[in-house]
Amino acid sequence: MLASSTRACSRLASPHASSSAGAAAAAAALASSPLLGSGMSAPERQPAPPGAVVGDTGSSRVAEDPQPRPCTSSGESREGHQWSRVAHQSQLTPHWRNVTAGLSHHVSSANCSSLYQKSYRYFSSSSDQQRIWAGNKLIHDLPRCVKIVEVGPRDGLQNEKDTVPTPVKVELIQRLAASGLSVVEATSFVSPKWVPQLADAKDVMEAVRNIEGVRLPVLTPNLKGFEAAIAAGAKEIAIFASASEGFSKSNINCTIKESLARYNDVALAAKEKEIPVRGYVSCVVGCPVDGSVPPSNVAYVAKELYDMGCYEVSLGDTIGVGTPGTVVPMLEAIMSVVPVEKLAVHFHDTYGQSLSNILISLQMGVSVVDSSVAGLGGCPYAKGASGNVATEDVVYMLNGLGIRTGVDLGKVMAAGEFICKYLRRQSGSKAATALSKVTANASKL
Ligand SMILES: CC(C)(COP(=O)([O-])OP(=O)([O-])OC[C@H]1O[C@@H](n2cnc3c(N)ncnc32)[C@H](O)[C@@H]1OP(=O)([O-])[O-])[C@@H](O)C(=O)NCCC(=O)NCCSC(=O)C[C@@](C)(O)CC(=O)[O-]
Repeated sequence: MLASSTRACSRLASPHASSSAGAAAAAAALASSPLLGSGMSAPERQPAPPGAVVGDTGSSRVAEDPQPRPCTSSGESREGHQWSRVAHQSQLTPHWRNVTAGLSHHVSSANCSSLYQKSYRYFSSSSDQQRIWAGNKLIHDLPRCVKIVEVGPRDGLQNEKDTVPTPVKVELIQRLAASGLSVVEATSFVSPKWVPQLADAKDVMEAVRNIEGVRLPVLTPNLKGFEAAIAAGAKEIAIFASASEGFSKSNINCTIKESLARYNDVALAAKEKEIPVRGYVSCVVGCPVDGSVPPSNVAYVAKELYDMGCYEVSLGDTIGVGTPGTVVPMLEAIMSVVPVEKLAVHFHDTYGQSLSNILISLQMGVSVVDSSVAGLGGCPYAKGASGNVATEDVVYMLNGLGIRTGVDLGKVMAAGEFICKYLRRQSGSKAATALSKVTANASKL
């Protein structure tokens, strides 16, 4: 199977080869997009189609997200990030000039070593931050807090040429959990013939299952994987479908329809055991086999996963081809069938677009972001896919925006250094690389 799927990958079409349907859907969505269209007038929010689940209380859910998010503990709500308010923001473009001017002022006047040692924010005091929040509506309307789902130990290490030893994986997970990350995807209970790098899933899970204060979901492609995961002590699982047929076949060896039937069985088994299920949709913008993917295809799969009971659906730009120009229409299509508070974004940084894609997703109301320490990652069945956006870069950006994550950037950087040292490679995080130089230089002063 490995050989045949690898062969499938070697026949990859250009990810930019667009299907006409996809291009037309994207163009139509783009034209009507309040963030990317003409932007001249506040757009009308499209009414939800019949049967849409916006506002649905989710009575058929396997489980609601049990995650106590950083915001909810402080009593802040995300009501302020509904689409209607975001739409209004499209009229506020001039604020960006103030935002960037303000930030560059703080960068240049900052004392680098104290920034590194304190909070890693380019704000010299909390009153600066208050001023930026108060003075810039575009920033003020972003979520006050974001949940980061760390996927390095799974999405990162699944793509390593050499298998990382179990104790190294375990220590990585422990370090990430100690950094304040509330969710660390630990491993996958998939076929070891397909992903030999994670063949030690049982040992990893048994070693980390009792770490407190962190949720450790694992990928399960079928009932066999689900049962093995539960036996090893997993308390949360993730199922992963694709928005494109080509990738579904190369990644999990079945059609989208077959995968959804399989995942329905897994979701039902999880419901019986009250195990929360996260859903993934891969190839939400482009597919390494089929080319561009119409937003309507993504919306269909996302809604199927949501209706199965996934408490959250993560939207994966598996090969990192998305830009805000394609991400906005994709999110708009999904947000018309799945509530935005149930969505997460999962960007690979192949084309260096992840942070801009994350920022625009936050502007549209998303407040859950997947990332990978040191930018590890890629998918073994998506040729050319590079690592996920680096957790350090995401935390750095969110810190700069005054958005809480509960994550200690220094500790994530230390976890990144740990795994990069083992892998004998440079970190894929620009923030971690730059901040390391700042401390190195500061120590010479
Ligand atoms: C789905 C299957 C299992 C189908 O695999 P298959 O070969 O089509 O299915 P099968 O059911 O005929 O099984 C073949 C063999 O695998 C075994 N098997 C079957 N299931 C399991 C299991 N759960 N655990 C352990 N072993 C398993 C099964 O017992 C059998 O063993 P044999 O009889 O030959 O000795 C396979 O294709 C597979 O494991 N695929 C996983 C691919 C994968 O993990 N890809 C990477 C993750 S997805 C991703 O990275 C994207 C994401 C999520 O990050 C988001 C994004 O970036 O977009």
